[in-house]
Amino acid sequence: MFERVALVGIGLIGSSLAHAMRRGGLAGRIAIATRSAETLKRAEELGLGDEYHADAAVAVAGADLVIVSVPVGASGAVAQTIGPALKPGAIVTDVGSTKGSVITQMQPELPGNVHFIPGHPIAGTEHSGPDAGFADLFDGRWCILTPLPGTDAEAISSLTRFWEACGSKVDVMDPQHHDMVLAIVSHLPHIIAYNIVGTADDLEAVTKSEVIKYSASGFRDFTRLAASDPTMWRDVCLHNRDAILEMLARFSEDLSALQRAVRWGDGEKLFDLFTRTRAVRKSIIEAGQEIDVPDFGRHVVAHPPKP
Ligand SMILES: NC(=O)C1=CN([C@@H]2O[C@H](COP(=O)(O)OP(=O)(O)OC[C@H]3O[C@@H](n4cnc5c(N)ncnc54)[C@H](O)[C@@H]3O)[C@@H](O)[C@H]2O)C=CC1
Ligand SMILES: O=C(O)C(=O)Cc1ccc(O)cc1
Repeated sequence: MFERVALVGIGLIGSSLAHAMRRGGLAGRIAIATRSAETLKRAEELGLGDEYHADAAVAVAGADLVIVSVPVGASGAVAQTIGPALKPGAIVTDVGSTKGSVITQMQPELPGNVHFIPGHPIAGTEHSGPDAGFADLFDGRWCILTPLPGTDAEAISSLTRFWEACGSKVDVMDPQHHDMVLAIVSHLPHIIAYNIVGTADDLEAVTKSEVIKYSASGFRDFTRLAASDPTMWRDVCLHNRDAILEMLARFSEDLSALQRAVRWGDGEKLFDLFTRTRAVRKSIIEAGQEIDVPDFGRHVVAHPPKP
C-alpha cells in the first residue's frame, strides 16, 4: 500500500500500527524513530520495523506515509524536526487523542507540499510502550480523520484505505467537533477515574487495606482507566482544556442534582436516571460496540455487529 512508512513514536499505538501493517502487508519498509534510546532498542528487539533511527528526520526521509504517535504535547516539536526532511507528496498523519491543538502545533511546521491529515484511532488500552502493542487493536474500532479544508481528496482516500486495512472503520469529522465529542466519551471518563481512585487512595489511610481487599468490579474498572499513562493524559488535559472544562461543568451540575436526589430520598429521580443510563449501555451493545475486558484491558476486543 505504501513503499516506505515512518513511525515516529513507538509506544502502544505506534507498535500496534507496526503489527497491523505487518499483518496486512501494508508497507514495503517500516522506519522507526523515537526519542528514547531505550525504547528504540526495545522496538528493534521486538522486530517492529526494518530500520531504527534516533533522528526522526532521517526516518521520515523518503517516506510516503509518516505516522506521528507521541503524546499530544510533543506533536509540535516532532513536526519541527521532521518538517524539512519530508518527501514532497507524503501523507503526514498522527494518532493524538486531541485534534485542535495537534493541528495548531503541527501545521505551521509542515511544508505546503505534503498532505497533512490528522487522525485518531478510538482504540487503546491502559498499557503503554512498545511491548504493549498488538495487531488486532484497531479491528472493528473507529478511526476519526479531521482533515483541514482543501486537503487533497485522493490523499484522504488513501489514508482511509490504510486504516481500513488495519481493521478500522473510518469517519471524517471537524476537529472542534472531535474534541467536544471525545471530551465526554473518553477524556472525562479518564479524569473521573483518576479522581475516584485518588479519593479512595486518600481514604486508604483510614480504611487500611479495605479499599484493595473489597474492591468490587466497579471500582476495579476505574483503576484500569486510572492506570493509563500519566504523560499522555496530562497532555490530553492540557491540550483539550476548553472542551474538558465545558464537559466537567455539565458533569458537576448533574452530579449535584444526583447528590440532591440522594439527600432528599428522591427514589423516582434516581430510578429514572438509572433506567435511562441502562438503555444507553443496551444501545451500545446492540450497535456492536461492546468491549470485552477479560483481564482489565490487555486485549480490547470489539465485537462485530450482530446480523
Ligand atoms: N493509549 C491509548 O489508549 C491511545 C493513545 N492515543 C494517542 O496516541 C499517542 C501515543 O500514545 P501511546 O502510544 O499510548 O503512548 P506511549 O506512551 O505508549 O508511546 C509514546 C511514544 O512516544 C515517544 N515520544 C514521547 N515524546 C516524544 C518526543 N518528544 N519525540 C519523539 N518521540 C516521543 C515515546 O518514546 C514513545 O515511543 C498519544 O497522542 C495518545 O493521545 C490514541 C488512541 C488510544
Ligand atoms: O483503555 C481505554 O478504555 C480507552 O479508552 C483507550 C483510549 C484512550 C485514549 C484514546 O484517545 C482512545 C482510546
